[in-house]
Amino acid sequence: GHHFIPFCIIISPSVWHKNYPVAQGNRQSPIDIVPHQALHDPSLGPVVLNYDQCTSMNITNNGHSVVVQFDDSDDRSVIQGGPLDNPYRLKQFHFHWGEKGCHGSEHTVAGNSYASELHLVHWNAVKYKTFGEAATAPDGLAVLGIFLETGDDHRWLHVITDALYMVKFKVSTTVNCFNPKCLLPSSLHYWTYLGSLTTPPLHESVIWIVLREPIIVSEKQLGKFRMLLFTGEEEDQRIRMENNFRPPQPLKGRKVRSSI
Ligand SMILES: Cc1ccn(O)c(=O)c1
Ligand SMILES: [Zn+2]
Repeated sequence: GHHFIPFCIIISPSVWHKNYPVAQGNRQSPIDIVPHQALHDPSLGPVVLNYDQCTSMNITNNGHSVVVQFDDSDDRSVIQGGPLDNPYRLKQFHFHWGEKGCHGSEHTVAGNSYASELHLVHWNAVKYKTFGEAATAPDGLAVLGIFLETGDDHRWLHVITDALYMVKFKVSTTVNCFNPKCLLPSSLHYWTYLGSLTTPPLHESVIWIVLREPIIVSEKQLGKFRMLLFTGEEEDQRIRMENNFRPPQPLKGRKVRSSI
């Protein structure tokens, strides 16, 4: 038969360290959050999200997740407060999910994982000129992590999940005026710790803010994420995009602080 050379080689997290030695570094993400071992820090104020609704630009299947990208040319959409010393600009949000049930989140809570995890990625435009520069600095990025649990339909997530069929393959399509504030849970209680990107290059540049309260989405909505493909339209092999989550990494002495 003809020789098939897959364009899409899925590299498993356990071998990332070969090309990215920092994978075995001292502030890697995600981690298992143990609530009773987290330090309540009264000096931690509330996280404040000032998202302008019309900075969203497109939704893209980038071959390892589905990403909604934002216009980060000014401070219209920022996160501030909490553990952050200044406002961080919203750049994109994306999801991590499993192939079924309650596995798919990156962070776990007392050993329990959720069905999915939403990451809102922000960068420190006060101290750094570009996202790329910020992504390699220890205080360059701030990622807000939100757990997704299955239950009823999430009325606003529909805007995203109803568009996923358009980005089944590695393509992009426009999205306008989507305000991610509609994806927040009611409580902004959070845990925070110093960590990293959870995909290569795994830079140790992220101040993590993980919300305790999950948002509820339906199994049907989650199923639409699993319909996405890692592969492009031109490829013979179709590989479903699922299990795009990194397992928890060693804490290496880090302290997790909690708000409220
Ligand atoms: C910048 C970046 C890239 C990948 N992931 O998973 C993140 O959470 C953040
Ligand atoms: Zn992520």
